[in-house]
Amino acid sequence: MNKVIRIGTRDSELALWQAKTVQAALEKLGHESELVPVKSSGDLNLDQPLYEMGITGIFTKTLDVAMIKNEIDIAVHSMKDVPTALPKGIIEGAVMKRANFSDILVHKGLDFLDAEGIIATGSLRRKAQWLNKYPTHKVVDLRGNVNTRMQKLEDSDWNGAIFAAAGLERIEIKPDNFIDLDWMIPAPAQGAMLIVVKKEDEFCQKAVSALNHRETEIAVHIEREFLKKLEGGCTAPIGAIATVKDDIVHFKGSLLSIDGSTKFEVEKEVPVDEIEGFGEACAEEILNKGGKELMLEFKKVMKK
Ligand SMILES: NCc1[nH]cc(CCC(=O)O)c1CC(=O)O
Repeated sequence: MNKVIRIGTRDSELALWQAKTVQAALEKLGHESELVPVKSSGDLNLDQPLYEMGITGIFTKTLDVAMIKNEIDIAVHSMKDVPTALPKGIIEGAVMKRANFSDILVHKGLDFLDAEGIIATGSLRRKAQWLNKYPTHKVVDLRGNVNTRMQKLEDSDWNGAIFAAAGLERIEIKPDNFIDLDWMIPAPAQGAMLIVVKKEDEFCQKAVSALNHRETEIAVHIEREFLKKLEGGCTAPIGAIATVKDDIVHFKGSLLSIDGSTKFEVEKEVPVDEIEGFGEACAEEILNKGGKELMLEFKKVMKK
């Protein structure tokens, strides 16, 4: 039996690009699909509270709900926005080949780097890593989708703002001035897209499984295992990147205090056929170096 696969998407330019990319890939495989725009709204009425169904992600919950209400068959997410535990009844269908995973600084001239600067980002991870490297700088909060953030930077007196390269590349924004922050450790799964499907939907599982990119899947699973082991349900400045080359996985991970003054890092390699528990082992190394105390502090602050 064939059916038209309903692809749920949010209405930001980046989300639409990602959904259309999956649609094109499915079409190549001979599958018919349609895009179903899902508006994020306060109207998330369900029989059960969201938390009971394991729905937690602020970027993903709208599509999770649409999926559980059977308004859509699959959803496409930036994988770094997806909580490590998926909602009940929703499973990973495929991880698409990773794009550029770097963070970049969009700036208005770099003279400020060695002096005092104001950098904008809404990400704790970026803030902490930036302040660790440039302790004399100030970091201000910046939120909104990619287009909004670019506009706010332009209208401000900030020296620069940090973006995921993949986000800008996907919607073809080419800033006049930017540098690759090759020293910054990206968010776990940055640059990767995840297609989620319903646990009972074998048709869609089979359809999207052909889009899975094995190497990316291995890398992001290690990164997310590292994240999960460290954070235990609380957000902290955590970076992780795994790359696979010649059947060896190379991993770099970090945990920082929010003001950037404390940093724990781990760098490790493992053969691709020995990755069982590797992400967790990397996290344990961080915890043993002092990360445990730092995570306890985060948990205390969150409860206040
Ligand atoms: N949190 C927002 C978000 N989610 C995914 C991307 C870009 C694509 C990606 O990183 O995979 C972005 C923008 C950004 O971080 O600048």
